[in-house]
Amino acid sequence: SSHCGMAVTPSTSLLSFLQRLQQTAFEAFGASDFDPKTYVDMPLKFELSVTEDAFQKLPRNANGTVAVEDLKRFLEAYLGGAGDDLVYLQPHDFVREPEGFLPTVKHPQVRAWALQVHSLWKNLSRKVSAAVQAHPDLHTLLPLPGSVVIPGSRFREVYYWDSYWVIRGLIASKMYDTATAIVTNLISLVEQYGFVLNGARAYYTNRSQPPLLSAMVYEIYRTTGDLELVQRSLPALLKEYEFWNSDIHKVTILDAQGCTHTLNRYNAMWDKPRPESSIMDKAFASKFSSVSEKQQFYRELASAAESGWDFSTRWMRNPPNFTTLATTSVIPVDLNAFLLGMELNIAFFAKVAGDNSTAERFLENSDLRKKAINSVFWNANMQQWLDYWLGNTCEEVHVWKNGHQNQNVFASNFVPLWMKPFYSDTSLVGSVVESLKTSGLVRAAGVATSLTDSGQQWDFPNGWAPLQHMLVEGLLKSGLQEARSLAEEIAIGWVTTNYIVYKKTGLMHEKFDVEHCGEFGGGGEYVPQTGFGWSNGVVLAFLEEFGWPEDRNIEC
Ligand SMILES: OC[C@H]1O[C@H](O[C@H]2O[C@H](CO)[C@@H](O)[C@H](O)[C@H]2O)[C@H](O)[C@@H](O)[C@@H]1O
Repeated sequence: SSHCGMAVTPSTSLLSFLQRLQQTAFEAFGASDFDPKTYVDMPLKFELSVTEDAFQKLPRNANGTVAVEDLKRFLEAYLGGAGDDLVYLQPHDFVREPEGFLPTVKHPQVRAWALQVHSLWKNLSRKVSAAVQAHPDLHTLLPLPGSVVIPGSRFREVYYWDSYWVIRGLIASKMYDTATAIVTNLISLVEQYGFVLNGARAYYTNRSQPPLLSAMVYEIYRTTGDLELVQRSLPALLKEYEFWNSDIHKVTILDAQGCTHTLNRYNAMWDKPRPESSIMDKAFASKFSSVSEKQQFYRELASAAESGWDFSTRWMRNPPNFTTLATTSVIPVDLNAFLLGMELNIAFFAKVAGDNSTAERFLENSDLRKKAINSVFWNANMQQWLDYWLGNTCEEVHVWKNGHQNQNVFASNFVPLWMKPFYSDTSLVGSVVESLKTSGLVRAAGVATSLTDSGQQWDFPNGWAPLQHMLVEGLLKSGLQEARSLAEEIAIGWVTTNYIVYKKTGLMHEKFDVEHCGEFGGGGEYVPQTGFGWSNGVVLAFLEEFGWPEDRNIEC
């Protein structure tokens, strides 16, 4: 039934071919330095049938492998380079030093670095090439109407939740048009697919990512007062809301007091290897013997990617055993906090647009969700919100059970603090601040993702820009003095490690090792990436908020 989340998005013949090519390349070139994503990002030079024909004719040895030189020649003749279909673009609203840029950053070296980080928007700005619009069937890259800002390195396309922090940085850089163009693209994806894709690629059409589109619109509107943006976003946001509240994402819980609540989970519409990582996915799935077990495991992998936390012990029934991944059995704290934010934002936009009945309906929804979050996730002993483990995921109504909250500590346990109904509750914030301080998550160089060192990238000792920012901003908005001090401590540690690593490597990094100031992060299924959209965004947003006085040293 739909409650078991059996939906599957159709694949394309282009993707099937590129996955066969990827497998052949893996066999020919070997595992070292191999990134499977490269192959599903390559554009075709000729139509698929011509390309497949030539591929079919490649000489193969007894076990079916193609010689390195033959394969190289084929790639050269028939495929473009990964990323060739995205072209550099000089953002028209970029200036070297915008008027009023980071006014309270007085320290000369920090200011010079902030200007370098600002100038990285030029490196990361792209537009989809005309070739994609002309022959979409030759590209896994999806056509978009506006310019994009990419995370960087192997992440050559626009990503959903990354875009929120890119936009926060662009606002600090006063690049409002570039920020608005990103939102326009994401709206166009909602119009076409009914939701914002994980990223703008054909292999990301089976899932979304943490729903922050309404938060992007909110931040731009707050800064620019662009009413037209609000008006044209509203229908797309209502559509996106339907997606997150469809059967596959919706879970009904009967709590200990006999009240019924509706909350949401991640659940990708996919039961095959992720095309961008199929080498790894297939290897792990070989642990399972039956087709249905493999399919379920593939669904859990793609659902973890939908959560943005790919991968983490957070989704493992039996951590750190990777094959016990059970993302669809978790009701996640952060997803539901994001949806609460979305409900409040939609209510606000509807009010601004003069649609009072929608505004009221969404205020009611947000009220119900706040109650659900308190009832299902809140743990009074730990003074934080805990993910909830479902038993049988196919049940229509789940009876809340003691002991089903995940007692492991994750940074996501504090994400509700980012939402107004929680940060404005002063007595609540006081105790949550205490529990965050003593959680073990707050380290020298920022907040750790979890306390478990599993080798996965969304675990200890990695710290991620989005997590730092949500917690810091929530703490700040509470207005509590002790919360502000903690926020400042986290932000200073985070900015410092970004700065020191930049000085050492000349690059901005995707994730950091929060245990060791001045070290970037690691682990996971791909090599650490640089560029990097959300890290740049959060550094600029923190510098805007806290400044950097001339007499504050920047060192680990
Ligand atoms: O290729 C493997 C996975 O890569 C992406 O995930 C990671 O990078 C994203 C871009 O910065 C980020 O949004 C995500 O949180 C990271 O874990 C991609 O989003 C996955 O779908 C993909 O399978």
